[in-house]
Amino acid sequence: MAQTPRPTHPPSIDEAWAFTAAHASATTFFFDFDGVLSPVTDDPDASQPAAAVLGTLERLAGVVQRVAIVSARPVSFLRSRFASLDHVDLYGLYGLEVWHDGKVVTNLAAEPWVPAMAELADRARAELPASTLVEYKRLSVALHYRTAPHEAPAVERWGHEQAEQLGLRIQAGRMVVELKPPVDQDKGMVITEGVRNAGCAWYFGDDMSDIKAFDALRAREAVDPSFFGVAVAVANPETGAEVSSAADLTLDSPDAVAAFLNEGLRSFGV
Ligand SMILES: O=P(O)(O)OC[C@H]1O[C@H](O[C@H]2O[C@H](CO)[C@@H](O)[C@H](O)[C@H]2O)[C@H](O)[C@@H](O)[C@@H]1O
Repeated sequence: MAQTPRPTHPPSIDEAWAFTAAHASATTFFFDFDGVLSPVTDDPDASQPAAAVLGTLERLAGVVQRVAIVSARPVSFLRSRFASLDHVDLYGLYGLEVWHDGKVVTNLAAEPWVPAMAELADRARAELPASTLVEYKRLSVALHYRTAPHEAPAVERWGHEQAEQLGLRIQAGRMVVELKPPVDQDKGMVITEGVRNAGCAWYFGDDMSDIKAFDALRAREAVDPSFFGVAVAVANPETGAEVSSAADLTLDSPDAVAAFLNEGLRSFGV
C-alpha cells in the first residue's frame, strides 16, 4: 500500500484526518481542558466538559493509540470530570502531576512547595480585593479577576510582587494570573516527552500556555520528518490572535471541538 505523505502546513482538514487514520496506532490526541473541552465559566469550580465531549473522547480513545488531557488544573479536579473515561491519560498542573496506575504522581522538585502555596493562598484571600477569586491548587495559586476586570492591574501587581519575593514563576492566562513553583515544567515539556515515539499527534489549546505545546509538535517535526503534528486552537477573544496564529486551524468553541472530532472519526470508519 502506498504511504500517506506527511501533509505540509497548514494541512487541509481532509489531509490531516487521512494521515491520522493511516497512522492511528501511533497517534496521540492531547487536549487542554478550560476553553477547549469546557466552556469558560465565571466560577472555575463550576466548569464541566461540554455535552458531547465525554462520549467523543471515549470513541477517539478506541481508535488511536492514546488520548490525554494536559491541563493547569490539578489531577484531582480532572478526575472529578473524567473518571468515567478509563482510557484517557491525565496530566495536571502543567505536568507537575500525572495520573498513573491509579494514583497521582507529583514532580518531586515541586512537592516541597505545598506549604508555601497554601500560605500564599491564605494571604491572597486576606490582602486582595474580595472580588478576586483565589484558586488554591496545592502546587500553584491562581488569582482570577474575570468577575471584576477593573481589579486586574491590582491583582497582577500583587501577583508579580509575590513571585519576586518568594522566587515563584508567573503564568499568564485568561483573566487570571497564576503563581507556580520555580520548577521547570510546562505543557511543551509534556508534549515533547509524549511524542518521542509517536508518528502523529494533535494538540488542542486556547491559552498562552498552550503555545509551548504547539511548539513542541513543530520541534518534533523538525527532527523527525515522518512525524506529523497538528496544532488546533479554540477561539479565544481574551488573548487576541496569538494562540490561533500559532495553530494550523482554529475552531469556535468546545462544542465545535466535539463536532470536529466526531466528523473526523468517520475517517476511521466509526
Ligand atoms: O490549562 P487549562 O486547563 O486550560 O487551565 C487554565 C486555567 O483554567 C481555569 O481558568 C480559566 O477557566 C475558568 C473557568 O472557565 C475561568 O473562570 C477563568 O477565567 C479562566 O482563566 C483554571 O481555573 C485555572 O486554574 C487555570 O490556570
